[in-house]
Amino acid sequence: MSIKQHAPPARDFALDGREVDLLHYIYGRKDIKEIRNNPQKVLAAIDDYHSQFNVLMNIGPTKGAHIVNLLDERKPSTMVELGSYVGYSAILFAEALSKNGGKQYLGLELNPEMAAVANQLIDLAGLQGIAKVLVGSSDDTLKQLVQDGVIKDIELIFIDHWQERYLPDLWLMEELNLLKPGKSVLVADNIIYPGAPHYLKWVESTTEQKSAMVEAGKAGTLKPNPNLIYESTTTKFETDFGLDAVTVTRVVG
Ligand SMILES: C[S@@+](CC[C@H](N)C(=O)[O-])C[C@H]1O[C@@H](n2cnc3c(N)ncnc32)[C@H](O)[C@@H]1O
Repeated sequence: MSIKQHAPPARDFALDGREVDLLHYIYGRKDIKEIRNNPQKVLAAIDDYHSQFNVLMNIGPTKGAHIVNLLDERKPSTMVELGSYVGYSAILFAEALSKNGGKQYLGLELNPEMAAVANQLIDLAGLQGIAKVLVGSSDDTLKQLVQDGVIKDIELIFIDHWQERYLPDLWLMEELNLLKPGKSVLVADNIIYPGAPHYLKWVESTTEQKSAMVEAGKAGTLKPNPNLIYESTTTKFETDFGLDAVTVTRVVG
């Protein structure tokens, strides 16, 4: 019997112990003192582990740079992320947010072991004053954050958890009235691999097409807002896992 009797089962290339091994690797490095309080060096150390030992499902430098450009353009005060894993994107984006005068980076992570690794690396990077990963399912945590008045709307959200959750969580954000025309921007990763076709269809549909989907009962008990107008741009990238794409969706009306 596995000693991990309460943890979710390992997936291909993830959740098999490599994420804690990453911590041992980084804290065991000879240059740990230089890494401390240096976000770029923490990211480089994670990249080293990924290329030399075990692959990690991080956003990585190429797609990451594309999103940092967007952050530089939008300069959000708060950014939310769905799915933090070991904290790579949280460190990359929280540093960019901070440089642009932003105040808060909130990561929502289902797996407490991953959240612990992420918060440890955020602390190592010296970003604990701005970034925090909260444990729980994205939908429960989003509702709680709204109820507690922590977030009133979405400025920039990075959607990078399991792909079957992308559309239900977008519908929830619409239901909670978090998406504001001229203000909210959604960034979704892994649009080609593993792919998020239902999400992509929704953000690319007209208000009439979306209304028809809601009338056909596609959203179940959720209450989406089909009247929001989205403009989406999908950019393709070659990654370590093959061809992938990131979709940026601006709420324009
Ligand atoms: C692809 S990884 C995130 C990678 C990370 N954003 C990065 O680029 O460094 C996906 C993560 O989403 C988490 N996740 C899956 N379903 C979730 C949910 N419903 N709520 C919150 N996190 C979830 C998984 O546990 C996993 O750690």
